[in-house]
Amino acid sequence: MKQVNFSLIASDGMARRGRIDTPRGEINTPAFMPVGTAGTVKAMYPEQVRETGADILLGNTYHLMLRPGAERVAGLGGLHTFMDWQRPILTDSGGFQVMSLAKLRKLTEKGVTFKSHIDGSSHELTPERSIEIQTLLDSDIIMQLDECIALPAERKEMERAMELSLRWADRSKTAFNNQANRALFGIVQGGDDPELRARSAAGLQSIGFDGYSIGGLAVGEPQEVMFRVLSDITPELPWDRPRYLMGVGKPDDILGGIERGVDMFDCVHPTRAGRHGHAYTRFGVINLKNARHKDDHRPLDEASPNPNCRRWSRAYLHHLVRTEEILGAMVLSQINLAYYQELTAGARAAIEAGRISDFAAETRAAWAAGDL
Ligand SMILES: O=c1[nH]cnc2cc3nc(NCc4cccs4)[nH]c3cc12
Repeated sequence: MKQVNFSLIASDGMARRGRIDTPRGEINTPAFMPVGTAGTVKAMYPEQVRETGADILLGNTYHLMLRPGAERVAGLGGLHTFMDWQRPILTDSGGFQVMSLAKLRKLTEKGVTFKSHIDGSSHELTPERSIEIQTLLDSDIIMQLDECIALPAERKEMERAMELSLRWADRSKTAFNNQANRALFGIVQGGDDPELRARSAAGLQSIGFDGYSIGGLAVGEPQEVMFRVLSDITPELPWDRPRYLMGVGKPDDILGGIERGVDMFDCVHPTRAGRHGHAYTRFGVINLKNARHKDDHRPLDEASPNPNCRRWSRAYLHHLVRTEEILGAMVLSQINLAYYQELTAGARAAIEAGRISDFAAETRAAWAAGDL
């Protein structure tokens, strides 16, 4: 019996409030997944990540297969034990990062061979090996291997990559072998072409997946292109399966994705921006590197539910950022992840109350008014 199940709790227009039940706990959707690239959400203890409200985090197969190695993590009890995060983990297939990080990549029908960006060692990633690695990591939600191309692109190139990804989807499903204790998601490709996207969505559904990722976006296209693709494709996806928009995004991307029927998001942005001195608040983003903060005794946001937004002055946070103190990265990572969770928790409550459009309007108004 499948131990990973999605329940739709409420919907409001295209927006959905759901829950994914897994052997390691529930995931409330819309969900934001902090990225724990190499088995850690940078600068955060796992319990702090949980305290921000995260139900699930993301691990990157590319990094973990290179270092410390999938078989080594399996020998140490799997990724949950290795990093001591006992709640759900989603892993990606590794393919996207091979194309963006690895050296000397060679992509064929079989898969992709490449040299490690760390030590130059040779590696191969195929649909079958990626499923094997994610299973060795003991991930709760795993991804098919796919080919993501940057936008803009020629239609025939978008079609070639979409059709290859569909063939890899079929091989991934076969290799997955209907494991009951974890979920396998297919990934919709097709660039910004509605017909290619529809063919990809239909092809994936005829194979059958536990969830559907929307790939090929957040790869340099304007936000309105991403939103148009989302509006076109979510109605083509099964209502009773989660939709996961990969690599997205900034708060306004996430709010727009929720309004267009997306259930799951992941992005390095909140943690990476935190390490670079940018703080996300209810009123928008504030660059604490800016010298204008050096005498500002006000806290970041005295009405925030997050104590870290009330505890220190902007001058102190500015000081931590300017001096590149480790505490700066720690505090701003926590502040940004907590804000992303406030945003998705607020959206879940608004959808349940049938007021997602009011929530979206109020949220955007606060971003616009923000006197940061
Ligand atoms: O089609 C995809 N397939 C599998 N993984 C992905 C990850 C993705 N991440 C982004 N954007 C966020 C970025 C992170 C680094 C460079 S862009 N877009 C993405 C698309 C895909």
